[in-house]
Amino acid sequence: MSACSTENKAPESIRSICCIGAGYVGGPTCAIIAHKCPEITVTVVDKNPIRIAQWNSDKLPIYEPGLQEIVMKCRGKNLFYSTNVEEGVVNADLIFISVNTPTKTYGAGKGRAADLTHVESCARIIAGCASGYKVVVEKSTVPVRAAASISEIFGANSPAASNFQVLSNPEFLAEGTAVADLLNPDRVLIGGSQTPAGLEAIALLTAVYSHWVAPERIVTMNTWSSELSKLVSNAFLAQRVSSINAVSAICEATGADISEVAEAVGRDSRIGSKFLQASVGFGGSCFQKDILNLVYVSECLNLPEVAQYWMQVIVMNDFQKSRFAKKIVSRLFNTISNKAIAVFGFAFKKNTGDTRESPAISVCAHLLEEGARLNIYDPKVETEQILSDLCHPGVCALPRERIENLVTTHADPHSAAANTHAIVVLTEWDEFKTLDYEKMIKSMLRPAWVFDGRKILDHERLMDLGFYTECIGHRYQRPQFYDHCNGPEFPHFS
Ligand SMILES: NC(=O)c1ccc[n+]([C@@H]2O[C@H](COP(=O)([O-])OP(=O)(O)OC[C@H]3O[C@@H](n4cnc5c(N)ncnc54)[C@H](O)[C@@H]3O)[C@@H](O)[C@H]2O)c1
Ligand SMILES: O=c1ccn([C@@H]2O[C@H](COP(=O)(O)OP(=O)(O)O[C@H]3O[C@H](CO)[C@@H](O)[C@H](O)[C@H]3O)[C@@H](O)[C@H]2O)c(=O)[nH]1
Repeated sequence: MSACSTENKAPESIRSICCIGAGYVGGPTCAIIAHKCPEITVTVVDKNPIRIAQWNSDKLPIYEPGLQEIVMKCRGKNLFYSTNVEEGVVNADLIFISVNTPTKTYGAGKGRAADLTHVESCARIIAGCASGYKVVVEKSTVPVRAAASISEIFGANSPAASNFQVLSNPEFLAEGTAVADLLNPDRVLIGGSQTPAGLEAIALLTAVYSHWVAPERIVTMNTWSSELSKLVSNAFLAQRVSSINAVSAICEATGADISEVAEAVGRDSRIGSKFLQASVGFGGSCFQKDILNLVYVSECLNLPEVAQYWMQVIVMNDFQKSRFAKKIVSRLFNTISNKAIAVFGFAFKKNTGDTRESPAISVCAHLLEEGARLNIYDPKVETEQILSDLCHPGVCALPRERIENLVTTHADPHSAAANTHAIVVLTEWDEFKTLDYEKMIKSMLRPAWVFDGRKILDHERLMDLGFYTECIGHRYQRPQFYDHCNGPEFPHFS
């Protein structure tokens, strides 16, 4: 395979990289490194043979705009995918640990702390087989001071440990824009020990990124600051979404419009306009888990007020999801038992097939528990994924058989909407903006409703077509029938 350094001292430059974890981060990140650094051999290893087979096939395991082309260009030249983790590690100058760090579901810190089982397992694998000089890089999102545990495992298990340098290099890519984010990052963060050996390792990793990232965008700092900055970045981003979502509830109750408020607020250059899009709630594999991680770190440091402060971002997100689901039930005469409802979008955001923590999961679970039949359409999410998410323990109170009975997935939105009482938009896919709603309403039951959880549709036009509509962060003027919907006297037919 590759010619890595066999000496105990740092090489002049990195010639061989191994990334443990061929997921949403490891896959795209290594494709870009291979693409931008043709002289470096990049091997992505994973213990999951199915994932590796997919990376070696024509249908990659994840969808990201632009990724397929880059992988096809580099694969077999300087980009390789393998299940042989040890071989990858032995042959590398630099090893990325890019494995999953989900929220713990057991034991101490259950429901809060990051589960570092996979990171520890990587550290033990490296300690068990690596020799010579190695730079080991935490790419996974970890709690502050995790690098100290990795170094301790090296020290206790490897005779070569004194030649291993541990760096923190958190990833900031967002799904759906991973390739663009990696090619043009706001910053690359590298944390390391501020010793001569630590600074030498930082310089080696900096040189890799310098192939395509401008020097002023590569920020170096101490290891703990780097680890903590990743958690704090996600906490700040999620906090903005929860803040605007909290205001969306006020808009719906008062007639203020959330887009107008967001524009007015975002025009202040101290605040900025990004991440102010009100929604049915944030999802994705990172925000909730990383805030919970921060909450747990704060609790462990005996800072309960700090923990509660950040926890409120998640409380607000849960409120937004359930508020939206309850509004659907309320508008459909407080009973949706056996009513068909079309669901547009199941991914946690557009341009990805990822459903981890998608708000669609909890909204759909709520509607299913109320007895609705759901016709679900998403351009990138497979049927098995939808069923597995909805049947996951703790998501929906119904038994699997009943869920499978109530859920139908559709290959096109028109068939999903036919004979339904309502369309519920849960992901902001662009294609939903240009569908033929005039044709769609003709196939629906009346009153035909649209519930827009992403505020992406033209509601004036929908109302002209005869739809009744609800939209996150806005209150529309309605026919008389609708005006009574908010009142306590509104009849319950259930
Ligand atoms: N998904 C994102 O957009 C994103 C962005 C920035 C940071 N992160 C962070 O990056 C890390 C990875 O996230 P992801 O979304 O790529 O996860 P993922 O679940 O998609 O991929 C992780 C991969 O690691 C593999 N793995 C686990 N233990 C292993 C081991 N011992 N040996 C070999 N392979 C092993 C798994 O099989 C899996 O394929 C997490 O810490 C996450 O918080 C994710
Ligand atoms: O104004 C906004 C922006 C986002 N969202 C929602 O927030 C969630 C997260 O979106 P986004 O941050 O774009 O996607 P992620 O892939 O989860 O990326 C976040 O999490 C990654 C994992 O840590 C980080 O690397 C990224 O920097 C960070 O943006 C999604 O459900 C979005 O729909 C909104 O509702 N309104």
